[in-house]
Amino acid sequence: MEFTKMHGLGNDFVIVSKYKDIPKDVERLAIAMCDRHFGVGADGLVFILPSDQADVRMRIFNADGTEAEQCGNAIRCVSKYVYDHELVNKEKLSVETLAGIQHVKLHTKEGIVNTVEVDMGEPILKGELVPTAIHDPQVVDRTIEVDGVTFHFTAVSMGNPHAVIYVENAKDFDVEKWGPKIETHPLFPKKTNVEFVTVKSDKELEMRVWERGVGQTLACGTGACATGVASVLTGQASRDVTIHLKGGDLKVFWNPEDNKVYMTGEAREVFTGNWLAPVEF
Ligand SMILES: N[C@@H](CCC[C@H](N)C(=O)O)C(=O)O
Repeated sequence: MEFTKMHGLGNDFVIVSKYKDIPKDVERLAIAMCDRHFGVGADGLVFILPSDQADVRMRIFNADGTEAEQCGNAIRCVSKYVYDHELVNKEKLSVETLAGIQHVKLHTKEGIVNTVEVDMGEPILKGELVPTAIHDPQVVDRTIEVDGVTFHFTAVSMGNPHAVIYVENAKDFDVEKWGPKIETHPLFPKKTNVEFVTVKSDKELEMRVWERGVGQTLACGTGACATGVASVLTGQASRDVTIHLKGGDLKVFWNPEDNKVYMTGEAREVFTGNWLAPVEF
């Protein structure tokens, strides 16, 4: 099975594009391919599939084999891939995901994709829809107890769940210790991605992320969008921010006119290869 390795700010994916549907044992395949010692090594396995509602359809499986509803960095990679490989010959395209259809604008210069801008849709704030166990219209600056320590979190879904937590110094924060405990906390019935954020200014935020089904990653597109939204809701930043992640920067704009979140950043293709073990479709 041919694959391409891509990343968005170091959040890396194995991309498979030549099939009409996902393979039979996709959970096991995702675990095997994403393994950094015995496989290709990636945070997720992504399938680009035909769609009857959009230009292409994307399905994303985390490194632990679970399927995610949405992935911001993967949408940018998929959009660049289909343009570069001439599967879609236009700079404005649409990508169907489990969380809905996302509209994408490729910023190109002389046919080369520089950055990718994605309309990530409206954030979901109702507690039961994020989902959290708190069934309020918004879950903003609430407390969560973990091993006797109290954190404050804001819950935002960008199609997938996020808990945004402000800390004094995100750079030094022990993401590996607290991330998995919050990911699996009973407050989050479908588990959650967790962002640890430090506000640098009205326009700049520093973010580290613990991803559901993966672990600590270098960047998370939906996490950056959730952080942008949470920072407006908590009155700490403007609607137009730059988010500094371990793997690079993302621009996030929560538009007051249409209530949608726009994310802009890079996507890179790294190498192509052949997966030698048999895969059944
Ligand atoms: N890295 C992604 C999010 C991938 C899915 C996530 N781990 C989940 O389970 O929700 C992004 O860039 O948004």
